[in-house]
Amino acid sequence: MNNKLRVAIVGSTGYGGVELIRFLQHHPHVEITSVISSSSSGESIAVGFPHLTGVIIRPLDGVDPVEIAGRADLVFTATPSGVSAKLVPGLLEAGLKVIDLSGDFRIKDGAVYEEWYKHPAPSDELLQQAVYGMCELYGEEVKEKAFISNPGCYPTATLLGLVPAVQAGWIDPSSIIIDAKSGVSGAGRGTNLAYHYAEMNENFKAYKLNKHQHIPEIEQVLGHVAGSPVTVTFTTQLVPMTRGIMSTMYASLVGEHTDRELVDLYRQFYENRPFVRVREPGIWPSTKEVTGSNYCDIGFSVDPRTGRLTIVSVIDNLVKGASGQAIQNLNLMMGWEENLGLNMTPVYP
Ligand SMILES: NC(=O)C1=CN([C@@H]2O[C@H](COP(=O)(O)OP(=O)(O)OC[C@H]3O[C@@H](n4cnc5c(N)ncnc54)[C@H](OP(=O)(O)O)[C@@H]3O)[C@@H](O)[C@H]2O)C=CC1
Ligand SMILES: CC(=O)N[C@@H](CCC(=O)OP(=O)(O)O)C(=O)O
Repeated sequence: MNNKLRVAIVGSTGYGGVELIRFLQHHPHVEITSVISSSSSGESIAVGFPHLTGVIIRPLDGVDPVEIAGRADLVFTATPSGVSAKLVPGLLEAGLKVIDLSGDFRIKDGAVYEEWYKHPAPSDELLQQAVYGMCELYGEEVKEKAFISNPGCYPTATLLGLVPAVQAGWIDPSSIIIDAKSGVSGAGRGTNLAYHYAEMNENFKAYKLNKHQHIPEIEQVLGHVAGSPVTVTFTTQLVPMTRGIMSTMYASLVGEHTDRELVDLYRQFYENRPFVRVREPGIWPSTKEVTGSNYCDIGFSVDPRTGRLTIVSVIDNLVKGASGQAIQNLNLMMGWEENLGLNMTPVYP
């Protein structure tokens, strides 16, 4: 007898989608019953992704909410911003549970969403219905809900690195500067000149300075935690690697705190959370130490000369920054162990 949860993936032919397949194939309570494509339905997914030969046998299905609801109980939408906003209402109406990986439902103020994403905002009702699924902060709210908005990749690394210190009042929120770097898979699979090998190899490229769509997402959560509006300086850079985000954050300390005290504060905050690992003082994380896994690793350095704190936080953008976190949300929604299907040791070297 098969009583597994039936799961469909829209956007299964993108980087987030194929990463969902990699993890869900090993999930003990899940069966992938439909992989969906708007451009290649009827084809085998192995045509475009030979590494999935023999893994997914069923051909790609088309994007029809009623048909999806006939095959699945829950759907992941790993679709571009703007596309999810149009697609998700029909999926919810068809009775499906939805975990959306795009930025479309994360910003709770529709006017702010339109300012940063340049697409028409979803309805206010849907924006309020979507739970912002950062499991370590809002895990209790995710439980038993039907519609989750999965956090962005940069906000995941950044917020997990900042929130405990902001909540404790140990740093001045108005002093926060975030210097973040991402591998190119963060931009998705769609071709664009900026991501060609000759453009990116042996190159570091700053982009969207002070205009990045993740700024309001980060500020929304920090404002919530701090209890008053927070604005941040946020710099994003492409670096010549495939996966990984390193977010390096700087802030002025309030009072005197040592590296040891910070480690203890963060370990207490993330006690019993399986995917945040806080480093001993003087041991800072690197992206390779989390590649292919759902871990977020965090390290600190207090500079007593300046009174400033540096926080370094790393994730794999496709796992903790997207598909792994989405499965973590699935586990919490369904009342399962948070780490089911996600106990992958990082790929090293
Ligand atoms: N890459 C990353 O590190 C992260 C990505 N995200 C977000 O996750 C989402 C997916 O990202 P990613 O996988 O990288 O993106 P990709 O560009 O790699 O894939 C997106 C997929 O969406 C599908 N798609 C495009 N238009 C439509 C449509 N109208 N209807 C249905 N499906 C459509 C396409 O497949 P097809 O043509 O076969 O339908 C495509 O393969 C995005 O919103 C992204 O911002 C979030 C965090 C991190
Ligand atoms: C390297 C790179 O280009 N990364 C993307 C992150 C995409 C993402 O996560 O965007 P959503 O908020 O729409 O989900 C970017 O900076 O826009």
